[in-house]
Parts: sequence; structure tokens; C-alpha cells
Amino acid sequence: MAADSNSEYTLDSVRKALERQEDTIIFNLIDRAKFPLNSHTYEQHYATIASILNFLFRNTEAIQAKAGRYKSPEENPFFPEYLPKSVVPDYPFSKILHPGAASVNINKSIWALYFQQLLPLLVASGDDGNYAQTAAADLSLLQAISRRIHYGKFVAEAKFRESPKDYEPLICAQDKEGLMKLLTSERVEEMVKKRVEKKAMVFGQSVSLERDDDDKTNYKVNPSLVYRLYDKWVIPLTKEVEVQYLLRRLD
Ligand SMILES: C=C(O[C@@H]1C=C(C(=O)O)C=C[C@H]1O)C(=O)O
Repeated sequence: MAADSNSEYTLDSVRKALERQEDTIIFNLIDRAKFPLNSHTYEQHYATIASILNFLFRNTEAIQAKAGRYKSPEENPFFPEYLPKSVVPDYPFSKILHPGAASVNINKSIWALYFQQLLPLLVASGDDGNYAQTAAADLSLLQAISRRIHYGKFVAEAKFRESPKDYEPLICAQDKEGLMKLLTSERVEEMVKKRVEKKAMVFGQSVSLERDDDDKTNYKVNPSLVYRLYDKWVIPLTKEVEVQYLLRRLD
């Protein structure tokens, strides 16, 4: 989002940015689902690297860090302990978030959920030998999911600015449950889940030039899985980021 000025920064503008990120996540789900599980990608078969995934992920993050990716407050690395310094000048991003935002990074939880719970539901079993391409698809999808979840920092800041007097007492009391209750909007959550399910139907349908009606039964990714992805992981983890950010907001 990188609002050009704080005046453009509202809960509505943040929600519009979250909506736009849905497209990126769904197309990355479609891309990963092109490959079977390709478990070889994740196993240690080589003396010099932990796995093809690990090798590609750490080196890609390192290159992207040198190009300045993680200077953006919207980006959070999976392996921050291995990142080289950026070689490009800093971009003057709007100072929207409280400095404590930099210490909020739940990518280790996202990584575990992705490989233990989501991936087995997303892909077919099997091996087609495309291990580097599979790892690249995992990387892109994990970065898209992580970006969306950590956008919770911007959501939380917008909510705090809208009603600081509601949030300050809960932050002072470090009341996680109270903060979670105050920031939750079940109406918005249900709308988000239904919208991503519908997008999965639209983006994932097979388009035919021979038939007038496109095939609306064979989707590239199961729309109900996308609903479940948001319901069980993306939304709860976004709210966890919101709470963690708010707990530090008055530091
Ligand atoms: C992101 C927000 O905060 C919470 C998380 C939501 C989500 O992850 O989609 C939606 C509504 C809220 O419960 C929001 O209010 O828009």
C-alpha cells in the first residue's frame, strides 16, 4: 500500500489493499497446485544443502534483501537471521507503523502450518521431477500469504488511530483477549471468506473456446479449500499479528 501520505491511510484503504492481495494469493495457489507434492523438494539428499526448498528459499531471500525488499514495512523475511545488508539506497516509506512493528514476525508459524496442514490439502500426491520449480512456487505462495498476514500491522494501526481511547486501556493492561475481541469484525471476516471462495471459482475455472459455458465444476484449486485457508489460518494469524502489534503500540 505504501500510502503517499497519512491522510490516505484509513481502515477502508487498508481493507482495499487486503482485498487486492487476495488475487495474488489465489493465483499463487493455482500455480503451486500445477505440481504434485514432489516430496524430494523437501528432503535432505545432498551433502551441501539441507533441501532444495531450503537452498532456494534462503538464497532467494538473501538476493531480495540485497535488492532492498525487506526495507519495506510490508515485507517480513522467513529467515531474518541470514539476511545480508541492502546494497540500494533506502526508499522514504511513509512512517505509518509504530517502531515496535519490526519485532512482529510470525513466519515460523506460517511455515509450519503451510507444510504440515495446507500443502497436503492443496496438491496431488506424486513426483514429476520439477523440484526447483516446486520450491519456487512454494516460495512465492508463502511470501504472498506472509505479506497478507503481516498486513495486520497496518490494520491494527488504522484501528488504533480510529479509536485510541478504546485500545489504550487494553494495551496498558496487556489484555490479549480484550484486544482480540475489540479488533474482531465477524461481518468483515465472513465477507472476506465468501469473496475469496468466489474468486477461486472465477480465477480457477477452465475456459473453453468450443463450449459457450465455461466448465464450472473442475476448478484448478478447490474454492472450499481457499475458504478454509482464510477461515482456519489466514484470518486467525492476521488477527494474531494485530494483537502482537497493539501490545507494543504504546512502548
Ligand atoms: C483485517 C481486519 O481485522 C480482522 C481480520 C480480518 C481478516 O483477516 O480478514 C477481518 C476482520 C477482522 O476480524 C479488518 O477488520 O479488516
